Amino acid sequence: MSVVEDKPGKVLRVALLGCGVVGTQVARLLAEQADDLAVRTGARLELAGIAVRRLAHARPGVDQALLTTDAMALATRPDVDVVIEVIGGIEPARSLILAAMEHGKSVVTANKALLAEHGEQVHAASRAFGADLYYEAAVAGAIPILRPMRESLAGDTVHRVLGIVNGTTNFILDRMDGSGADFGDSLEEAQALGYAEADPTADVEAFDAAAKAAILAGLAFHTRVTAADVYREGITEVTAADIASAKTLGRTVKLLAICERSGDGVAVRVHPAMIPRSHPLAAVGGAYNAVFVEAQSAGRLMFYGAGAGGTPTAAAVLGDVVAVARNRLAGTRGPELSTYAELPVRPMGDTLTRYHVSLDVADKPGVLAPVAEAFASHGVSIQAVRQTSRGDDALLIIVTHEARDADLAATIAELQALPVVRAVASVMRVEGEEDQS
Ligand SMILES: NC(=O)c1ccc[n+]([C@@H]2O[C@H](COP(=O)([O-])OP(=O)(O)OC[C@H]3O[C@@H](n4cnc5c(N)ncnc54)[C@H](O)[C@@H]3O)[C@@H](O)[C@H]2O)c1
Ligand SMILES: N[C@@H](CCO)C(=O)O
Ligand code: NA
Repeated sequence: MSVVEDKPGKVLRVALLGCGVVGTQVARLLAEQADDLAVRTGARLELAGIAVRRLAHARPGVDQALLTTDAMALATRPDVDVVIEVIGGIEPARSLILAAMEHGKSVVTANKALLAEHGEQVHAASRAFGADLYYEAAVAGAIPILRPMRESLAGDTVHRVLGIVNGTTNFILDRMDGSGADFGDSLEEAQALGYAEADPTADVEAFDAAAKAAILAGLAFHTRVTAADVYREGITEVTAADIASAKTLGRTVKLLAICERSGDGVAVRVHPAMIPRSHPLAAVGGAYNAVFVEAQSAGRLMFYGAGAGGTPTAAAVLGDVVAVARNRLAGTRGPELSTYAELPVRPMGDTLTRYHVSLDVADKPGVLAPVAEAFASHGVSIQAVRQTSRGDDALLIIVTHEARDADLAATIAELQALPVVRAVASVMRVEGEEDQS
């Protein structure tokens, strides 16, 4: 007896919008795992149609008869129950998702850009129309992180989320750390291996990570956070000298998404940072992602795995499809996004950070005093100083205690103007150490 004979009759019709890297794998897995999915869900998940941009494009294994170029008609068709949006970008994805919900469909999407920019509108529509909206694939691909935040940690208080949420930049930084290569060569390698896109801007300038940080922060702190609220610095300015300087002090450079409570509000930022090699996130190599969550009662939790790629991302999409399908069959829907805390998002300048600074200075008397004075005059306390002589020159590496980011930045500006400082060789924030929670 086939396993599905236990659940005869019930069918849920699924519309797939977009058949690119992720969509192709969603279509494949829906077909290959149809019997198991039917038993787990309680109904067969039948592909009703696939919206594509070009019908002629070769898609091995995809039934041509299902293809249409009219995504709106498919998303609103009366016989469709669940809509999967894997087109990406703002439009037409937003209009399609809104229309699908208005027509009573449950929606699953992988679209971080849309959720980080227009999350409020999309969630409002989900509430207004009583439609499920799930998007596990939007942050850290296959890694289950949004549902754990939204459901498993709903009884706890999250203090901080620290994550590597972009695989392309992690691959590039990992290469730079391993081989001493510069950013340009490592980016070319990432492109040759298919990690980085031809236009790598969204990844290397950290727009992708900032969108994910906004989504994570919103869930962590029950507060509305958009991409525009996120302080963002990419990795294009990270040099081989930064990596070498980090190594000197047993650190490595990672692009971190950091969401934390700050004063009476929250701070959300994405930037490269030096972390100790002993930190769990330092061991996240290649294109992998990891998210470290610190919560009041649960303590420290780490989520690790594949943050990108067609099949891993499709796995997260299918998990959501099963969830919304089960909800539909049970006549219920998943939890709404909660934003009751309404905490203000604090500006970056007020955020407490630590800096690692390396300076090329003359190796002669009277150099340390003006350097130390520059820090002191901005109320920045120095944690460690290390000097290496190089002939007439010295390399001075200074690590600070926590201070307001604006005061640290003002200190750097003052150091740059000091006659004893020949060059500011490297400036980078430091994270994940003892005097930071
Ligand atoms: N690729 C990944 O590893 C990954 C990981 C996590 C999340 N995501 C997200 O998944 C989504 C899809 O990503 P992807 O990598 O599959 O992108 P992709 O560019 O490979 O696929 C998108 C597809 O949508 C099609 N499309 C564009 N406009 C359309 C329209 N109007 N109607 C129908 N089809 C249209 C494009 O032709 C393309 O085939 C994005 O939101 C992305 O951020 C991707
Ligand atoms: N481009 C992203 C994958 C999709 O989120 C990354 O490199 O992690
Ligand atoms: Na995920």
